[in-house]
Amino acid sequence: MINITELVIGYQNKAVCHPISGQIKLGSLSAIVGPNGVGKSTLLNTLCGLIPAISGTTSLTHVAKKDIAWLPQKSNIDQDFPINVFEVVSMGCWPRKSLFGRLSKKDIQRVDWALQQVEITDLKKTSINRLSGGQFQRMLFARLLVQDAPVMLMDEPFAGIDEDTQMLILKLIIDLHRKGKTIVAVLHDISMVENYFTHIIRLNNGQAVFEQNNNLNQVSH
Ligand SMILES: Nc1ncnc2c1ncn2[C@@H]1O[C@H](COP(=O)(O)OP(=O)(O)OP(=O)(O)O)[C@@H](O)[C@H]1O
Repeated sequence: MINITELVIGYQNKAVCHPISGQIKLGSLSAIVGPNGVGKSTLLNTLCGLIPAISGTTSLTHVAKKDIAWLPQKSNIDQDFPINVFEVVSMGCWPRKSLFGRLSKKDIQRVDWALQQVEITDLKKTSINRLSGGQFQRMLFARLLVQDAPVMLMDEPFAGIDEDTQMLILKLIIDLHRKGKTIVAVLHDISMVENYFTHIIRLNNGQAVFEQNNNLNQVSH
C-alpha cells in the first residue's frame, strides 16, 4: 500500500494543488488523469522521490524505496548521450548490482529477453540518437522490464507513439499487472483508462480524487 497523507506537491515551496490524501493499493493498475498543467507529473515525480514534497507524507507498506521503478517522459532524457540501446536497457540491472559490477550472463539474457518483448532486438547496437520516438519509448520500456521492480511509475508511456507501439506497450502493462505489479501511470487517453485501469486518480481544479474504476471492462481485461 502507498499511503499519501496531506501531500503538498510543487516547486520552490509553491504548491501546484491542494494537499493530496489517498491510497494506492498494491497490485492495482492506477491512472493519474487531468488537464494539462494540473500537476500529474509533479505527483508522480514526488511519489518516486525525484522531487521533494513541500509537506505531507507518502508511506510505503511492504515496499522499499528501491522497489520503485520509473518510466520517464522521453522529453526528460538527453538523447544525444553517446550510448546504445543495449547499454540503456542493461541499466535496468543496476539496482540489483554494486556500482561498476559487471553484467552476468543471466543479466545479458534478461536484457535480450526484454528487447525481444518490445520487438527491438535488431536495434540492440544502435546509438540512441538514431532512434525514432516509438523505438525510444520501446527501449525505455525494455529497461523497465529488466528492472522488474514491484512498483512501476510511468509518466505518459503512450505520448508521441504510433498505434502499434501503443498496443504493444498496453499489452505489456496488462501482463505486468496480471503478474501482481503495482502500476501508476500518467495518461491522457480516458477510454484506455476506463477499459483497462482498476483505479483512477483524478486531478482537477487543484483537487485530487481517488476512485475505483467501476466501468472496468472485465472482458478486455
Ligand atoms: N521544474 C519546475 N519548476 C517549476 N514549476 C514547474 C516545474 N515543472 C512543472 N512546473 C509547473 O507545475 C505545474 C504542474 O506541472 P506538471 O508537469 O506536473 O503538469 P501535468 O499535469 O503533468 O501537465 P501535462 O498534462 O501538460 O504533462 C505547471 O503549472 C508547471 O508549469
